[in-house]
Amino acid sequence: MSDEVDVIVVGLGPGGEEVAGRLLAAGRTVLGIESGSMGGECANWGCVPSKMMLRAAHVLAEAGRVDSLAGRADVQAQWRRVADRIRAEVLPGGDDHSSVAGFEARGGRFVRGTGRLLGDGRVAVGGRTFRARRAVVLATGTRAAVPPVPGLAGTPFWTNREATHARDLPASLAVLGGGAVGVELAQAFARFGTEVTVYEAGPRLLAREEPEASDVVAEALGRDGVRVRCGVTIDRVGHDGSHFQVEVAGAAATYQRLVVAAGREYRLRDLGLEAVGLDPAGPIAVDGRMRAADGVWAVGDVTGRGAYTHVATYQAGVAACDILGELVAPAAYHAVPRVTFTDPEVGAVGLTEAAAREAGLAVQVCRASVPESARGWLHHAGNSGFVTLVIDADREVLVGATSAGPAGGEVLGLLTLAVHARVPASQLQHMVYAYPTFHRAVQDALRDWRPAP
Ligand SMILES: Cc1cc2nc3c(=O)[nH]c(=O)nc-3n(C[C@H](O)[C@H](O)[C@H](O)COP(=O)(O)OP(=O)(O)OC[C@H]3O[C@@H](n4cnc5c(N)ncnc54)[C@H](O)[C@@H]3O)c2cc1C
Ligand SMILES: NC(=O)c1ccc[n+]([C@@H]2O[C@H](COP(=O)([O-])OP(=O)(O)OC[C@H]3O[C@@H](n4cnc5c(N)ncnc54)[C@H](O)[C@@H]3O)[C@@H](O)[C@H]2O)c1
Repeated sequence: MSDEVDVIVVGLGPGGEEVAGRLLAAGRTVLGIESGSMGGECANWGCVPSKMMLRAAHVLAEAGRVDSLAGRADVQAQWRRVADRIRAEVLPGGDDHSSVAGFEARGGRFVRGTGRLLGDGRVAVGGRTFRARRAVVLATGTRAAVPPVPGLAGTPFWTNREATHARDLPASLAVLGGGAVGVELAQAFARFGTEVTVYEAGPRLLAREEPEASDVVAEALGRDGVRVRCGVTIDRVGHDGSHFQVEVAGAAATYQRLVVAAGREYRLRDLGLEAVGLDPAGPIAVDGRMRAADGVWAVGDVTGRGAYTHVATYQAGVAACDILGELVAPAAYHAVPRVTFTDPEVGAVGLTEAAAREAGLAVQVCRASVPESARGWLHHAGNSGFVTLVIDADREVLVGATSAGPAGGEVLGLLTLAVHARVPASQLQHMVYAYPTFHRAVQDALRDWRPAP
């Protein structure tokens, strides 16, 4: 078997899989190298199992709302049902055999191992060297970053990997970090009955989002019994063989489990980036066509343009076109959507108000409350949320938006299009919104908007 192919893809998470799939479909020979499991973090330990957990957790919460709307529901939560679903449907059989078989059936060549760049299109893996005639694509993603909290490294802490595959529900859980991973896991476990505390070093949860998003999620977690502690410095973490001790300002709290959700680090250290003139510290700087160096493209989390599956697959599409020699619009990031799948969901796109001001824009902000909207009022229990629109007053277009609420991530679709296509605020103000939908809150927000004098 020849050791030369058209394209070598290092890392087969969502980014690498998408590039490889497109190139295979176009008739190119593709070698995929994967050190762990095909599907990467998203399919195996990230988006997919965490959203299975949240789907089940939100059903429980919805059942809890029967009492205030429809009668009486006695619900017994069983974590085992979630754990069984994840075991059966995520890494079925305990490995990625079926994904690899699918890749090979499409004509892909698969090699299990850690790829290392040697320069000149060559990549070493498992004692062999392969060569790419056209392109090497780097898509090695990220792993959980472990913060330098004294004592933590020596304890049996979980990351998202163990948390999303937990067979048994912990009685108590400390969540270290209040970003998207932390709040999603906190709510999922709490709704099944785990006593959860979130420790966040910064002043608020979901620090990259609008402050009102942090408030809405903190309140929701509070209603689920989660203790949220923001602005804390953890002095020390210990483990006595059965429980964790978390020390803050001289006081220790005890938990059965502790999950680290404190951000991600690039998986670039052992990739041999120096051989192609790139910095292994990351992120990998890419141009609009995802080119990183001569003959080298990079996509996904490693590019530092938003650690989201949809960013990885979007970039993969751009890279594949460019590798195939097709004309492609350069990757644009002004309308990257993001959704935190708590209940209420927090969807956001583009710039927050603060980011827009920092960028020097003249900003107008329009707001609406979901409970005060027609649909929010009808919905009643579980209706918390809001819409915030950030408008560039000079161009009179939306540059950012947040929609939090029962369907916040779905309402975001409309707002993503508006930011992406730079739809004038006046157009959004005068279009017809179906009554009574959640997305009519966008119209509510724009009701009093006027162009800046
Ligand atoms: C708990 C959690 C929930 C998430 N939920 C969402 C969500 O709801 N929506 C969303 O959009 N995003 C979500 N994300 C983020 C999403 O998982 C990532 O953005 C996405 O997986 C990035 O894809 P990627 O292809 O860049 O990298 P990865 O998915 O990290 O895949 C990289 C692959 O490369 C392999 N690899 C690494 N180094 C080498 C090497 N040297 N040689 C060979 N192979 C190598 C790895 O084994 C891995 O399989 C979530 C993340 C987490 C942790
Ligand atoms: N629904 C989604 O799309 C989704 C879900 C989960 C993750 N993700 C992606 O994964 C990325 C990583 O998520 P994340 O939540 O791990 O990272 P994050 O960077 O979003 O949040 C980490 C948080 O941990 C805090 N932190 C760091 N060190 C700490 C310490 N010592 N003590 C207490 N708090 C500490 C930080 O202040 C920060 O608020 C996200 O940015 C997102 O791109 C997406």
